[in-house]
Amino acid sequence: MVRFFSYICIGWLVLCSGVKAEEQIPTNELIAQGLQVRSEDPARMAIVITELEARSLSSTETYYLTFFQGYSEALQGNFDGAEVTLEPLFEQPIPHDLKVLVTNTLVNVYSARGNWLKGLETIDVLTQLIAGAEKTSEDYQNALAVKAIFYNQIEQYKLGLTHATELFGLADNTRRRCVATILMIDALNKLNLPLSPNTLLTDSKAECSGFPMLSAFATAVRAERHLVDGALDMVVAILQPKIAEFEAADYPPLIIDANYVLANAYWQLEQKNQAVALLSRLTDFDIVDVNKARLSSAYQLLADIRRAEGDLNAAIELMDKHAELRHSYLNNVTSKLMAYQLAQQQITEKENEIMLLSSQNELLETKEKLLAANVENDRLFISLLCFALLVLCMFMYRTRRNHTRLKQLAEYDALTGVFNRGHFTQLAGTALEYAQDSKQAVSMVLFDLDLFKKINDTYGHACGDWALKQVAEACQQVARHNDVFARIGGEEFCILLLGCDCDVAMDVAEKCRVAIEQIDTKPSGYNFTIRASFGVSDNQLSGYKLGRMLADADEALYCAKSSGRNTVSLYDPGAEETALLRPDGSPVT
Ligand SMILES: Nc1nc2c(ncn2[C@@H]2O[C@H](COP(=O)(O)OP(=O)(O)OP(=O)(O)O)[C@@H](O)[C@H]2O)c(=O)[nH]1
Repeated sequence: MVRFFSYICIGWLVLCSGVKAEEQIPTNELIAQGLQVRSEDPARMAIVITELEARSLSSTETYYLTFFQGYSEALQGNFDGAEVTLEPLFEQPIPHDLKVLVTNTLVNVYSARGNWLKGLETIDVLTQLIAGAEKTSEDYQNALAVKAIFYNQIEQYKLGLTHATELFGLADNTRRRCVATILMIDALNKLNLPLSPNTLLTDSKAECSGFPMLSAFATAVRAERHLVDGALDMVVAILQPKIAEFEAADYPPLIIDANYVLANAYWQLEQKNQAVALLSRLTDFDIVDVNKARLSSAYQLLADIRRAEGDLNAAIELMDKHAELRHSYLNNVTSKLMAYQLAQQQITEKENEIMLLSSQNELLETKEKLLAANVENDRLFISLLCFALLVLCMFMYRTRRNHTRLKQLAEYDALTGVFNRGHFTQLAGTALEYAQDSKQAVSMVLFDLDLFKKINDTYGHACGDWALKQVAEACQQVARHNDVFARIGGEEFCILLLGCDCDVAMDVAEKCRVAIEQIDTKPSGYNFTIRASFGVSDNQLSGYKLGRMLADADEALYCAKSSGRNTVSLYDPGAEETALLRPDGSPVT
């Protein structure tokens, strides 16, 4: 029965659709034709091969030709040749579809040669090749059939049944469904399991009716099923009419199986002669490796019959034959089992390797995620830091602005923008101390606007404010950068001149007086003249005390006011009268 499935495979491949013979067709069409007819029309296949051999081919076309050659060798039973032809294709960059076809064929070749380990390894390659294939695809379903046949051959019937059952559920053409039913029934027979689905027997008959050779195999497995179930009459009813047909088909495995199953039924039905006739036919066959199990059973059955007849010599001879075959068969079974276990071990090792790789992969992914999380955290931290810095900067800016504002308010006069009295007192005190320590000259110009009340009263307070601003601006132009200029009263200003004696101060005062008098008041909307009176003193006259110098400058200012205003007066500590200067600069007598 084992060889049986090699024939099923070949028979299944042989039963495909028709061929179109065209002359001078393009090479690619010729290859397509070869792929179509390879399994169904060996004669046409031979023509295709000859035609291709005569053409100059690209490397890919040559790969197809090589495949056709190897495939034909396998079909003709030259499995050694097929192996030598097909194996080198694996080293070449052949198209994926062709690789699947080569792999399928090699699995059959290896099993036919009893090279179970290579067969199993190639099954593994096949599984990887079709890993991405759709279940509805031809590649996937053909691979299922090849695997189911192979597993049944190495007597891994549970695996064979699993693949055949999947094929039965998926197959959308009758040929594949036929093959699936045959493989399922055979595996269930060997596993001594009930039929599932229970319509399998009728299904196999219906699905295989269009394919004579497959139909013959289906009949054989159905009959064996009835033998397993003890339905001996059914075995006879099914097989007896087919024996002649099987003989004519000249398929030894089929004849051996059918004859043994029918003989077994006849013997149990006590129809000894029919059983003996069928079994005797089997002794004509050469001992073929794959038929050893069935033939050994046939010899045992025949020996039982001879012993029952009392022909002990014949029985012993037959039992010797049975033992020889049985021994050989068991060796074969052992080698299959060893190959299977070895392949399983290799697969387990591969799976472990894959598991290791995937766990390493997971570790890498976790590391990557951790890294990404760290980057995210860093980003968050930097954002927070930036935000904190921004808040800090804003806080510092606002504090600084407030501080500047407060400083402005504390040190400057809001109307004119020059120093206020408080700040002037502080700065002037420090400047005088410094001048005293460094023995530098220092002088003071104190001035007060003339009749300012009248300006306010005549043109309004706003106009008075405008005039005060213009005065401050004009005198600031005259004063130096390091002079301390301040508004120390309503319409009273003071300039402390560091490093200057009273001569320079008198000059500065006069320039200020002229600058004030020249202020153009038209922009205020009115036309009037601003004037001021000046009092001057210095360290020579008043010493370095601010209070003293202010008082002396004020006294000089008083003199200026008294002498008619709009003039500059120098403090004179020795004289009863203060020296006066008229607006034109001439002394007052
Ligand atoms: N518009 C304005 N007027 C001010 C300000 N501070 C003081 N004054 C006014 O300045 C005037 C000073 O008047 P007085 O002290 O009588 O002196 P005067 O009119 O300038 O006369 P003499 O000093 O004697 O020449 C007052 O009317 C104050 O109200 C101010 O900030 N703005």
